[in-house]
Amino acid sequence: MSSNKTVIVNGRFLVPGTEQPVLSGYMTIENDLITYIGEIEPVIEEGTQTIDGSRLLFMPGLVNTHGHTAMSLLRGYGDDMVLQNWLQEKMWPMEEKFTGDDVYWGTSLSVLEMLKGGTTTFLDMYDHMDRVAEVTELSGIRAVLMRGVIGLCPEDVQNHKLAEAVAFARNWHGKADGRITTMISPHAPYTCPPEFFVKFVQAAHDLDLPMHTHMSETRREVEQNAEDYGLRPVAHLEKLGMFTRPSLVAHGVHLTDEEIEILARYNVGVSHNPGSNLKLASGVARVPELLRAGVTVSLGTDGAASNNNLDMFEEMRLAALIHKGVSGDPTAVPAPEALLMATEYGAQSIFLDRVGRLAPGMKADFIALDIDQPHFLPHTDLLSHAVYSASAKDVAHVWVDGKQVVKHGQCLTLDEEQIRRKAQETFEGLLKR
Ligand SMILES: CSC[C@H]1O[C@@H](n2cnc3c(O)ncnc32)[C@H](O)[C@@H]1O
Ligand SMILES: [Zn+2]
Repeated sequence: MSSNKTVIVNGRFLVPGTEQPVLSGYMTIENDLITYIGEIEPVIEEGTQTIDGSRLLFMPGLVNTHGHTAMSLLRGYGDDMVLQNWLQEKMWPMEEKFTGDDVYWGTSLSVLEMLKGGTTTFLDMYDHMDRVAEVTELSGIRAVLMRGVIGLCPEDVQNHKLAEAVAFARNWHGKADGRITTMISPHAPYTCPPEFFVKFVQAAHDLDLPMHTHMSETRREVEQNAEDYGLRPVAHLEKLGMFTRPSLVAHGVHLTDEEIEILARYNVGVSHNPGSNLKLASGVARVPELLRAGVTVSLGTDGAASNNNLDMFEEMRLAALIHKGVSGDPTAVPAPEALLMATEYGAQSIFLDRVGRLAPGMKADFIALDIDQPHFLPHTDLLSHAVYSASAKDVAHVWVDGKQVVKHGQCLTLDEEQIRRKAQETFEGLLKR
C-alpha cells in the first residue's frame, strides 16, 4: 500500500510573524495536514515520499479574498474607464449574455491561472455558481463561493435571485471534501435597496453563514449613498444589521477614521484590491490606518477584467509599495505584513481557521518557488524576495489539501489545452450573440 506521508527535506520555509520567518529544515505532510515543520530531521519510515527542497522556497498558498472568477473572459474588454461606466457600459451588458457553460470555461481559465500562480484559495462572488463549484471540485483548489446578487430588478426577480443564493449556499457548504465553503453576498449597497439587503442579513443568520459585499469603493458611491439614505455606506450597512454577521467587505477605499473604528469594533475584514483600485482610478485604501486599528486586511485581485491578471504576488507587491508612496513612510506595510495579508490574514478574513500558515495542524496548502533564478539571488532575505521580487511565473509546485495540483509549472488536474481553446471560443461566441 502506498504511503500518504510526504517529507520535504532541506527546504527553506516562510513562516511570517514568527521569530524565525525563514526556516531551513523539514516539513512533513500526512493526508491533508501539515504534521511537522522544523530544523530537526524527522524519522523517515520506509514508504514515505521525500521531496528534495534544496532549490525551492516553500510558503503558504496565496489566498485571494475577492474576485469574480469568470470575468477572465472579459479581460481587456473595457480598459481605462471608471467603475460605474465600466460596469454599466461594458461588463453588465456582456454578463447578461453569460450562460452556465460560459461561466464554467471562464472560471476554468481563472482557476488554471490562479493555481499555476500559487493561489490555493479564492473567493468568488458571481452568478451560475453551481458551475464554479464544479470547477472547484475538479481542479482541487479551495474556494469560498457565493451567488452575488444585484437587486436592480422587480421584486419577484429579486426574490428569485435571493432564493438561488440561499440554495447555493446551503447545498455547497462543506462540499468537495470541505474545500468549498459558502457565504451570503448582496453585491453592494448601491445595487441592493435596504429592504432587499436586510433579507440577505436574515438569510445569513438563518444559515449561520458570513456575509460579503462591495463597500466604499469609489468616492461617487459614498456620496450617492449619503444622498439616497442619509448615511455613508459603513453606517448604512451597520444600520441594516450586516455587521451582526461575521463579515468581509471588498475595497473599503473611502473610509473616515470613525468608519475604520466601526469596522474594527465589529471585526469586519477588508479585502484590499490595490491593482483593481488603481486601474479603475477608485483611489488608494487606507491600509496602514486599517491595520493599526486592528482590522484584518487581506488581498484580492477582483475580476481579471479590472486588474488584468490574477497574480497575487503582484497584489502583494503593490500593497507593500503603494502605501509607502502615498504616506511617505518607507516602513508602511513592510514585507512580512504584506505576506501575512496574502496568506494568514486572507484565510482569517474568509473564515478559514486552518489555512494560511505553515504549522502543524494546518491544512497542507502550500507552494514552492524556484529560487535558482537570477532575480532571487543572492539569497539575502528570501521573505523580502517573495514580496518584492517574485511573480506568479516563479511558482514551480502547488499543493492543496495535501494533494499536488501543479508540478514543474504544469497543472495536474485541469486540461490546459482544452481550457485555452474553450476560453477563446467562448469569448468569440459572446461577441456574436
Ligand atoms: C453579482 S455578480 C458580481 C458583479 O460584480 C461586478 N463587479 C466586478 N468588479 C466590480 C467592482 O470592482 N465593483 C463592483 N462590482 C464589480 C461584476 O461585473 C458582476 O456583475
Ligand atoms: Zn468585485
